[in-house]
Amino acid sequence: MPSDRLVIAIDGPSGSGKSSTSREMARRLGLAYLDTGAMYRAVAVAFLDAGVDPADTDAVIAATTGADIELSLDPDESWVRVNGRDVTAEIREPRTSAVVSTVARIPQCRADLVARQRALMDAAPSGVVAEGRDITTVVYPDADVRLLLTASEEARLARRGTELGGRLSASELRDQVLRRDRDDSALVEFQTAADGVLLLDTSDLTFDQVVEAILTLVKESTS
Ligand SMILES: Nc1ncnc2c1ncn2[C@@H]1O[C@H](COP(=O)(O)OP(=O)(O)OP(=O)(O)O)[C@@H](O)[C@H]1O
Ligand SMILES: Nc1ccn([C@H]2C[C@H](O)[C@@H](COP(=O)(O)O)O2)c(=O)n1
Repeated sequence: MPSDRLVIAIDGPSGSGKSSTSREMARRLGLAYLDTGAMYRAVAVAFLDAGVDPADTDAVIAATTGADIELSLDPDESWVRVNGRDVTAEIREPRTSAVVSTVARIPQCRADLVARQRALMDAAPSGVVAEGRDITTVVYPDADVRLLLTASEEARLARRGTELGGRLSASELRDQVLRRDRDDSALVEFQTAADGVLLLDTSDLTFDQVVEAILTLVKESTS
């Protein structure tokens, strides 16, 4: 990797604040922003569109490897297309969140998406902030800065609840945050930091405090 590029890898469980803080970091540092979860979500929409049964692993693999995924790497512009269709809003809907772990739990799907993610990261001219579950460990273990964001279950549930404006019941919320984390942990570890990965517990920090803390960690790690 040329030394004039900066690659920041951020992992963490659902609701830890990865997407919002990574996007802001990318803005502040003039880097691209890659939301790898959006790619898993786009595949979930593609297999729902195709009427694929989530229990049919071969069909989910075929839907993944055959999916044409396009997404914005501009932190100020958010859009995702799959197979030519704009799915920016649909990937965030509860019905997508309910099935997306199906993709995350199939090794062939992960391998396909990991290769695409690396290619996107390598192509970002100034560098990139990429976030997900396995960026620090699998997708880009050579990143200049590797960070695991955590937060207590209570904080994560409260944040997602606020974000969804109280539209979900307590049990639906637990399904979207805690059950999903359990299922997503089948093949990757994102609750404890791997060797060399920095850890930041955001439970008691405001959004601005988290951004400032990460900027400080980036400065310390790269100076
Ligand atoms: N430190 C914080 N304090 C309070 N709210 C926060 C904080 N960080 C992020 N948030 C808010 O919490 C919600 C979840 O954050 P975000 O979507 O960034 O999490 P995430 O880790 O990317 O979750 P997921 O993996 O499920 O997409 C958002 O509404 C975001 O604005
Ligand atoms: N690197 C990644 C990114 C995401 N996933 C899976 C796990 C999540 O349930 C789903 C959606 O991610 P989110 O938008 O909630 O960050 O995608 C993964 O396994 N690895």
